[in-house]
Amino acid sequence: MQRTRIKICGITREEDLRAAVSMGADALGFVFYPKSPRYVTPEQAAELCKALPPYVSAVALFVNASVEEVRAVAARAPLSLIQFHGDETAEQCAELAAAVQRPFVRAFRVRPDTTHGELLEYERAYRAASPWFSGLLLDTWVDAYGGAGKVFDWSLVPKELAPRVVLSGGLNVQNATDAVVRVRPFAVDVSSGVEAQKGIKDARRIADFVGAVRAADAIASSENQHERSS
Ligand SMILES: O=C(O)c1ccccc1N[C@@H]1O[C@H](COP(=O)(O)O)[C@@H](O)[C@H]1O
Repeated sequence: MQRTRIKICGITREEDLRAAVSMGADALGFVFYPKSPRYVTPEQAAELCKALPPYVSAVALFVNASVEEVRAVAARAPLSLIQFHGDETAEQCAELAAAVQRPFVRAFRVRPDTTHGELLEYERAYRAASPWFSGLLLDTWVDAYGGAGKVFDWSLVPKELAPRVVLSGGLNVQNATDAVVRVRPFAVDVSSGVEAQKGIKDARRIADFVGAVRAADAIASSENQHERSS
């Protein structure tokens, strides 16, 4: 059975980190964007990461950060992946990732008029630009950089891209099963949908969210079996 990977983003407290890990999150996100209500300093992230068990990834989220800022984080906290969520170009992402020798995920904020061709070309350009490129994350276009809790039209995700993308943007326990069954992404990323308030996660919502994604995995698996046998 295909297991959709789950990232819980915007961790600011150790109890939230422990709750996400105990419920089976594959990755935890730390936001190094000072304007975010979920911002953590490199030192806070390093302290939080001490509670991370093996095989759970720590992801560093940046918005238009300088190479010095990215280096400062990489030098202090044991981060396995970078998420670029600002206006960085493919060349800038390539340079920043190479500077700290870490793979990266590139966020693309989907607009109502985004086309399949545009997304496929965007991914191709990033793949060509850097060996550190790990995949695309699709979020919703809003007048802010992210963490806004807004959903985009999932039919805008090309079928051939879906198995490699991280789906995000307004996911929560109510829509996660539908999102995963319809898009079948490689992974999902959630922040505000599992919060009690901005920057403070809710253990019950994390558990319910993980349950909703696993329910979708079971549906997708039985649909696959049905397709194979008919
Ligand atoms: O979480 C933030 O504060 C944040 C700030 C700046 C850029 C991205 C941010 N979070 C990312 O936004 C998406 C969607 O989040 P949500 O689930 O809709 O709240 C997600 O990928 C977060 O990693």
